Amino acid sequence: MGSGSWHMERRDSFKNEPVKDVEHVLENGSLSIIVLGASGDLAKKKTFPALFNLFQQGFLQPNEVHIFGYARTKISDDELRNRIRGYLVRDKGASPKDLEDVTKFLQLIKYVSGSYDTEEGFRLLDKEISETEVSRNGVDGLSRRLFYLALPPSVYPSVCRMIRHCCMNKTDLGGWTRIVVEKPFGKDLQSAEQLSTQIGELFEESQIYRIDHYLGKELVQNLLVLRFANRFFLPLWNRDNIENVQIVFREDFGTEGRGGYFDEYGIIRDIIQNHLLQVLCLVAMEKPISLKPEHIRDEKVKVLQSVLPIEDDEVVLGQYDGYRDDPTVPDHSNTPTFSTVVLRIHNERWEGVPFILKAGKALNSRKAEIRVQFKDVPGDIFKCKKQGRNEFVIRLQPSEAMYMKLTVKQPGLEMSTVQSELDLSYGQRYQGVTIPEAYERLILDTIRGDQQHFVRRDELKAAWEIFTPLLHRIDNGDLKPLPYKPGSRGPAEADALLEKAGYVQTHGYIWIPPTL
Ligand SMILES: NC(=O)C1=CN([C@@H]2O[C@H](COP(=O)(O)OP(=O)(O)OC[C@H]3O[C@@H](n4cnc5c(N)ncnc54)[C@H](OP(=O)(O)O)[C@@H]3O)[C@@H](O)[C@H]2O)C=CC1
Ligand SMILES: O=C1O[C@H](COP(=O)(O)O)[C@@H](O)[C@H](O)[C@H]1O
Repeated sequence: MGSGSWHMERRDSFKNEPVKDVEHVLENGSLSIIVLGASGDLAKKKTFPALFNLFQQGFLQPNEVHIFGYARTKISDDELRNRIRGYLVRDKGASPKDLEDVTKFLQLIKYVSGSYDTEEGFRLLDKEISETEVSRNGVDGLSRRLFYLALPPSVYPSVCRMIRHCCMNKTDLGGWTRIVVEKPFGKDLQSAEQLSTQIGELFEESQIYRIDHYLGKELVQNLLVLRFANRFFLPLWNRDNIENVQIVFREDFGTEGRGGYFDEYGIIRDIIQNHLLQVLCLVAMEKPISLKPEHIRDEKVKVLQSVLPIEDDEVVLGQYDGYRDDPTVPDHSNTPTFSTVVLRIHNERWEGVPFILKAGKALNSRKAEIRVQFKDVPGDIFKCKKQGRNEFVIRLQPSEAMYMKLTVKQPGLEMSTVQSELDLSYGQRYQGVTIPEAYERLILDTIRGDQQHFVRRDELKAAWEIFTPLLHRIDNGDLKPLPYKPGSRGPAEADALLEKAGYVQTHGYIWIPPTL
């Protein structure tokens, strides 16, 4: 190969066996997936498409699986199928094979209409499920029932009671009953605990899957591997080397169409208390004894319990101009659509390192990332401090990537330094690999009985303990959001807080995306 020309070589990764401390017992027999709230937005946009993807990849066998939609709306099987049909195939457009699969998948779906608080509908649902179990299994099969609550939390207790009384799996057939619950799981510590107690009286913790879809994202799932399977991170990942950590969520659209829901919750309950805090746990926790779900969740709880109370002067709240124009939002709403909150972890590894959690709607870009900023190099003989600190960035979305910003010699005759990067862009490195949707993986985990990526009750409690005092101060109007322009970076005070917390922005760094 002549000098100056590049040779692009595609290498196959070693095909390692999946690393699991949980044995997935291969189960055969009837599997009923019941989507409660089947007429709603979440079901249509997330749950059914995830089930379809699992079906296409062979994880849901047509001779075993039956899918039931349940909701109050009175529609026929075909009407439900027509509602969801258009959401099943990903953006890339449908191939003839996809369309054939869609037809086969939709045939697995039946719809049952009923209320959420009376037995009639649930008895009918049970009858429908039981008929498919018997017709598919004869006497030897299993009765596996997965109830997915794509519903507002206000109806969780009554729905769980109905499932418990009318729809449990048939013990003579064996199998299990599991329930999947979505966020928001409570509005504060007290309401979350109340909900946990109500559901806990009906189901064992091992039957309850509290979903946080950020735990299903590829690069979130990569965090433990990165941290604990790479020697060079082990000695660096602590207060001696890390100056600050940012966990950022930005959306470039507002609460469109969801103002009513959003106004009751706000950005801290919608994003920070759950998604960003879960990411924080995985960034900050100690190494678990093993990959067993309980070992991992034990470590997550410990780190949450080490978080100090939030100080008001380490919080910036914002609300974008025009948010209150939504007719479903009260004219004097105090709900933040943006927030930066600094959390401090009081333990040996992290004392003094700010964890800056930032989330906002209607901003200038859409991204979710973790940015670990390292301390300045002591005794800087190259005088390169001005060029910026080392940063390790894990971009969860869009375009999954991780890159390490580092200082190198500027190529050429002079001895000067420049900021560059070690770059692992997934689109480039894993060409042709489809990254599964978060919901797809998490639903598969629920079928397999793997709770590693689900939130345990004590974890949830610890998460609410961190944010409840701040949320109550906001709800009482003691803290007020600052206005910001839609399409901006949010309130300028948030960048000031970032700086106060010790973050040093790199100026002049330009990334030139590689071309193939
Ligand atoms: N593999 C890849 O795809 C790679 C992509 N890149 C790209 O190169 C570009 C530069 O990378 P990088 O330097 O890491 O990222 P950015 O330029 O996006 O951000 C750097 C940091 O500066 C903050 N910031 C930005 N503007 C301001 C401001 N006005 N005041 C205070 N803080 C500010 C950001 O906060 P905030 O999060 O709030 O914006 C972020 O913490 C990015 O677009 C990045 O995606 C770089 C390397 C590899
Ligand atoms: O849970 C929620 O998440 C979405 C953002 O999810 P993403 O996977 O697209 O990052 C957010 O828009 C919504 O407000 C929130 O309820």
